[in-house]
Amino acid sequence: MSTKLSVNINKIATLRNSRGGNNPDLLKVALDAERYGAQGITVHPRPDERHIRYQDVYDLKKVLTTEFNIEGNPTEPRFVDLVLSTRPAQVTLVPDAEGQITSNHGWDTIKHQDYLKEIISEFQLAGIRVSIFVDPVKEMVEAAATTGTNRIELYTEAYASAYHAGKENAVAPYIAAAETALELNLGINAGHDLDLHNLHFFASRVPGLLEVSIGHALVCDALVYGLGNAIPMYLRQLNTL
Ligand SMILES: CC(=O)[C@@H](O)[C@H](O)COP(=O)(O)O
Ligand SMILES: NCC(=O)COP(=O)(O)O
Repeated sequence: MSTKLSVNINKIATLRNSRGGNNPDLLKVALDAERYGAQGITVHPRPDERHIRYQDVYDLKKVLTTEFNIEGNPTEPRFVDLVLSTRPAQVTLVPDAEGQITSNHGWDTIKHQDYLKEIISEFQLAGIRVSIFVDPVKEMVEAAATTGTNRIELYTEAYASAYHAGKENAVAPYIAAAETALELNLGINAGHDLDLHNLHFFASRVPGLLEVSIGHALVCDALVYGLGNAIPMYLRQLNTL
């Protein structure tokens, strides 16, 4: 089984928005990313539209040929409408508060179980695969399974920040969470702060990893190596090149 790479283009939109024009051209970068081997494109439109704008999502849906993954908080009615009207391959539900700098925690799948069940079935009825963002905690993964979600996305910030101090300890909770998920027939994605240093070890140790979404580090690497080199470098870490 190989792990797919979904390239998160939020930071391309951040750069574009900083000058108000269309440079860099988000659609062109997304299409280039696909051409260079990305197996999916991820966006996380936030309520303040500080990077990805809602209109970008409509525009991207028309041109992408790989898996389109839209991340966001479904407690925003505007987000739910956006996803239902663009029908991406996957929606990833993330419990971010408005104005949060970046994602910093997974769902409490016990507390929000009924809510998640309801919203997940709404997306699934529209033919959209659902993934929910969770911390690598056994109880959260177990309760995720009862929501009916197709997949979980393991929030990897804790892994990334502990990697250099000791990679075995850093990855251990993720292996355990993935084993629980596999027993419960949940698909497994992962993301946040994965990079060229920590990706290979994570993907080689976490069983059943279907997809990683990577943005910040990959865009930083693209500044140095070029997008056409950076994407194959990430694919090599996943053994897909
Ligand atoms: C859901 C997740 O893990 C995030 O990493 C997110 O997509 C990044 O969002 P920002 O680009 O706004 O930090
Ligand atoms: N879901 C994680 C994601 O899309 C990208 O996170 P990051 O690589 O920008 O930290």
